[in-house]
Amino acid sequence: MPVLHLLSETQPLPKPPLKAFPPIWAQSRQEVCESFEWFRSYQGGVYQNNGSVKGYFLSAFSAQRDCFQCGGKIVISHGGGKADSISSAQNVKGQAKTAVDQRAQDSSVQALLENYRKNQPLVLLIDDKYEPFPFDLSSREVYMTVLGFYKIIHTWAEYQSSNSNTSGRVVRYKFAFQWCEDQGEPWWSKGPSDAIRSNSNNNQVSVVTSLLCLLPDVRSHSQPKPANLYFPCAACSEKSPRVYRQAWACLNPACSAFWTMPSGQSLPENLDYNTEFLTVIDHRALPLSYRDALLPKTPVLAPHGGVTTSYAHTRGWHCRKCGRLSCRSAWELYQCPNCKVCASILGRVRRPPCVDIPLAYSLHIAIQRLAPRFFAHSDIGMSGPAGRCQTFILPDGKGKIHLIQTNRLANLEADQIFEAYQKQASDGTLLLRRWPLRSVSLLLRGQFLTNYFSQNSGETYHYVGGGAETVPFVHAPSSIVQARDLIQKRIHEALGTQHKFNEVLSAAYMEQQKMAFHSDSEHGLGPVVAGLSMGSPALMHFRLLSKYVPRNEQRANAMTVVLRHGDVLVMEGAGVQDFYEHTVVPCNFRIAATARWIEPHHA
Ligand SMILES: O=C(O)CCC(=O)C(=O)O
Repeated sequence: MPVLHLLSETQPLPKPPLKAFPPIWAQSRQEVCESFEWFRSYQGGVYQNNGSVKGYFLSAFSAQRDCFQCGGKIVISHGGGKADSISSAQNVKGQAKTAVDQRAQDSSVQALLENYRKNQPLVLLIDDKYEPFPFDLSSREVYMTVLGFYKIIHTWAEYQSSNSNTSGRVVRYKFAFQWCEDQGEPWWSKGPSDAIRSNSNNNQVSVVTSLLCLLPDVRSHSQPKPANLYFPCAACSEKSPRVYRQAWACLNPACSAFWTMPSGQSLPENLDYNTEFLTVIDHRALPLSYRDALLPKTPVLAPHGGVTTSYAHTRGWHCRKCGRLSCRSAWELYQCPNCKVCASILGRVRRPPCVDIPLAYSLHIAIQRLAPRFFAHSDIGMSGPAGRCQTFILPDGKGKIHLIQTNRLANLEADQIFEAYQKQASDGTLLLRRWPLRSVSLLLRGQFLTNYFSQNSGETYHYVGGGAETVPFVHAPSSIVQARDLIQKRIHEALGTQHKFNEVLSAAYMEQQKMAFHSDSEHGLGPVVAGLSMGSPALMHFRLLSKYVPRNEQRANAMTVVLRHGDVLVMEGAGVQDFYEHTVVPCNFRIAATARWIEPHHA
């Protein structure tokens, strides 16, 4: 018996499984941030926009007295971080981090106070670690889900005990959120027949929309606002709510009487809520503009003008059948990873350059540059030079960067390859995908996909995708083989050297996508890496690896090269990868083919 008693005290009781899929849910934070406009914060729990909060995320690490009351129609949470538990959770290396007081000026607290002042709704989201939610989200592999629109009905500050603070306590701002009744009953309180059916293949009409249609709720539990909840403080004259059953106290942390009861004593250590304070106080209406604003909009599949690489097309997808949010991970279609519903994207072939280079782009070359050399082109029937090559020499013999540029006529080959890439990507011959990143912050749960689309051909290349997704050259689409051949030809024309590459990584970027700083560090990588650029111009920055930058020096870009349609950039020498890293930031829609030699059967 004593053992049973101990268990029930220390372990939360198992929760019942979710009756059905929620109307809006995801398996990673990235899926939420890319598909749900009310929450775009990859770190932290408060998503702000224009000084107020759009989305508020509830997870583990609740503070004292955080709660989920009245079936979830009242939620109390501490806003804006700085908690003991949050500090240690974010502290991946495990160093102790002291909890500090929250202040009204803290950005998140300030933004939440703004919502309160303006009576502006926000969206609450939870994950499977949010203890007070009554159902087990993980029973359906739901990591994050959207509760709905809420309004802040009370806000106050309180002391919370803290182990890591020398005074033993810290100031926390608390917020009481109330469900907006216009949404009907919360989805988690509905019976299974109302909810979304899982993995249904029977062509049933989606029930997601009907769950969220925002009709006035005749079953509202609203009560008139109690008149006797707020009282002024004799010292600061500010009104504070009677939050605790034990007594009223001033809850303004700027007042000398903060946390003091009318008797002059501090509030006791153990407090519980005044039941009147926890009731749903009155009807919280949703402004008209919010009434159908929760469900993410379906992206335009066949836009006027045929451009399907705009920023809007980099955003994710909300499956109306099962409620799952997902990233756009395939070039040619949206597909729900849960119920496999697909929608094809219909674009047109674009001609280069897709946009011109912005004037603001400047060239910073901090490295010795050799005079450009011109080269001829033998098989195109042109007289005069076909292009020029500039070579940049890295300090201390670490390597060379060659930029091979061709004139307009010689670029016809690049034009044709660019067109073939687009056709093969949209008909599914070339499977451009956003692959899971290999190393992801420990804080980000679930998969995290690269920012751009890619496909690897020839030898395996582990930087993206991993070996299993590589297509051997014999099965590779013609665009990729032609790109590799053109790179080899240009190097021969411009540098007079013969290179045979056995691997090509094709990368495709939509508006605002890029490849982050990295070095090509594949085991067995040959000393020459060369890339063909197609479509919009891009900036390629090189900088020293952090281990080679003295501690007190700022790490700046050592060199920036502008890559235009048809350019081939060659990185020559192992030192370019061993001492430097590079990033590529396109202006807009762009495709790049980067060719390497990699020892066959490398680990
Ligand atoms: O040119 C590009 O888009 C990036 C190529 C690159 O850095 C790579 O494949 O490692």
